[in-house]
Amino acid sequence: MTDAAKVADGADVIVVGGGVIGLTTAVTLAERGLRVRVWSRDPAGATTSAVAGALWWPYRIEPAERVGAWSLETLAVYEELAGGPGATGVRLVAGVHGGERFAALGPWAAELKGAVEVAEGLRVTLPLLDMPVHLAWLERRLVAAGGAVERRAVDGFAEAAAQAPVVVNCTGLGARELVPDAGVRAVRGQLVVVENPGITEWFTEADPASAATTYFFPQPAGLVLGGTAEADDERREPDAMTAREIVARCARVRPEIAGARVLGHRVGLRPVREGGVRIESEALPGGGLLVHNYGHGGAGVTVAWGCARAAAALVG
Ligand SMILES: Cc1cc2nc3c(=O)[nH]c(=O)nc-3n(C[C@H](O)[C@H](O)[C@H](O)COP(=O)(O)OP(=O)(O)OC[C@H]3O[C@@H](n4cnc5c(N)ncnc54)[C@H](O)[C@@H]3O)c2cc1C
Repeated sequence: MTDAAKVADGADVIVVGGGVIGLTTAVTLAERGLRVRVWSRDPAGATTSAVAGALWWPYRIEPAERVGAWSLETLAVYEELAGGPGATGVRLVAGVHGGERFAALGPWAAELKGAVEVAEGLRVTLPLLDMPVHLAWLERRLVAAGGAVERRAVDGFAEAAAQAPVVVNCTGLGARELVPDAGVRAVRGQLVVVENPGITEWFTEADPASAATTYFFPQPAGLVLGGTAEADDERREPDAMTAREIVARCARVRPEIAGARVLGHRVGLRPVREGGVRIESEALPGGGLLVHNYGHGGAGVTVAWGCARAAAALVG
């Protein structure tokens, strides 16, 4: 290979992981002028990120002292994307967080424009993302900035470090084995997609007595019903009984959901990390730099841009 060809094929950064965290981080770095390649074991549509509902809301994510700022930074980006042209998959949709009160939330909640307490809970307009569309849009934006996505599984970071001076680890649950990090655990979530019987607003409600949350999100491809949060359960197949319970819980809030035709089921494993999201850098044995950005639990979509910028700041 000639030196010129090496430069053409070369990368300043290899981002391992092509879910919402990896792609958002890659876009951020590429738009700063770096040559970025994403290595992802799975196509974007087969990641946990593609399973997400996906409403902007800090849920099952730590550390609290950083999540508020990351979330608000991301909110501003999504508000802009929702108003802009192109198929970004981001819309602003009104809804109610049942039983929620400002007093129970962090200081970040004071920044939510137009949020009001009503009898049922907190009423607010928030970004709702159609994830398969949004992930495809992120990939196109990366390519437009000169980056590339490759299907490639790794069993460590040395291979990537041999090809770029900086490696960014956005492998979600995969970080458990790759880093390795025993603090990363799977929290399973199951959803049901039904034909929308005419519901235009989203709704969520936590059940304090269990890990179950009742929610429904109107997406273009159907009404997404949820959900579950089952720690250390790594079954990737939908459970029929759980699906029936999800439909029944949602139908208690909106009876018309009971008869809606089921279009499909989704299961994903949230990458929850003890101590919260890890954004940190370390030197690799050969002199390269490894930047971590993983462990986003139940709110990777909610914090994606804030975390991408924090990780990019460590790249230099
Ligand atoms: C049911 C459910 C509902 C959710 N709802 C919401 C919501 O409403 N709002 C919200 O903000 N969040 C939500 N989440 C959480 C959100 O989906 C996650 O926090 C987010 O997807 C994590 O993104 P990620 O990019 O870190 O991980 P992933 O999407 O899992 O991506 C990891 C990437 O790393 C790659 N990878 C892993 N190991 C390797 C390897 N060895 N070699 C190469 N590549 C590798 C994978 O192929 C993949 O590309 C939900 C999650 C679930 C399961």
